[in-house]
Amino acid sequence: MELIEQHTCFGGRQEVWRHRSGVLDCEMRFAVYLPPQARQRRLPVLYWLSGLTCSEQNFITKAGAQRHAAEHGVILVAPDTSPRGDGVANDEAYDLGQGAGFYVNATQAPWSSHFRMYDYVVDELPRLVEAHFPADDRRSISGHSMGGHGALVVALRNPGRYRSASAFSPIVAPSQVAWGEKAFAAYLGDDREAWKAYDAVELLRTAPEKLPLLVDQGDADEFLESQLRPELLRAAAEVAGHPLQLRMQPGYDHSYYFIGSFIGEHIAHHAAALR
Ligand SMILES: N[C@@H](CCC(=O)N[C@@H](CSC=O)C(=O)NCC(=O)O)C(=O)O
Repeated sequence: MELIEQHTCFGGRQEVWRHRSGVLDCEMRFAVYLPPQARQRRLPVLYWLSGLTCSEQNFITKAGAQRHAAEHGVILVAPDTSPRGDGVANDEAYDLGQGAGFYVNATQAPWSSHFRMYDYVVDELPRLVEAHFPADDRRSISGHSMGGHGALVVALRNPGRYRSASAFSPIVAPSQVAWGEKAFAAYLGDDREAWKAYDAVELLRTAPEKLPLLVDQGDADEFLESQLRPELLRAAAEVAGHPLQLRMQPGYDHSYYFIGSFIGEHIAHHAAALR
């Protein structure tokens, strides 16, 4: 592991690390914010999954999350959104390939050799974080758009592993919208049965753990009706009796201005569950 960035921030440290990922078979970067309390004791971790086109940088430079993490004594970890590098498959489009890993384990060539973001987020990254930083095994997860999809899927598939889950503007039903159909066909193949393991609306129907979900969605989001479709999550939650707080936020779009406006409430929500 190599430290490639460090900044003092709200009395703690914002760091960026580079490491060799065995799961992804490439070098990866992730950001970690260590609040001031981390100098005294081990702390819980909130994992943040970013959206299409993002790296580990977008969340740490745009969301304003560090102030709230310092207040609540929560470590923030934000990985990159895909494997990267010259030897890693890519596509010219912004919504496939590098920067668009969709938090799945790809089964199809040419993606399957590196694109295993699901295993990276669920297993390899937490193992690394809990071994190298003053972190304990209390975990929560959140994310935005493609990362909101990732956060919901990871939480729903791993009962007992996360204390809380939330999302901003998530792609709730990737099997039913263009972003998800394109990515899942490429990464997972044409058999839609295989897609269900990575679709929050599908997973929620049979989720063994009723982990309450907090979702914020701007009603002026340019992707609301074409790609996000939060009403599908609401309907599935009602049928399954799954606790969901879906808040439609008037006037907000898909940007980090929206995330910055509500990230404090999400971190407070996670901090309460992590206590
Ligand atoms: N380039 C595309 C859309 C790119 C975009 O809006 N990316 C979002 C996430 S969208 C879903 O995962 C994002 O977080 N961008 C980074 C940022 O810092 O804002 C287009 O222009 O349509």
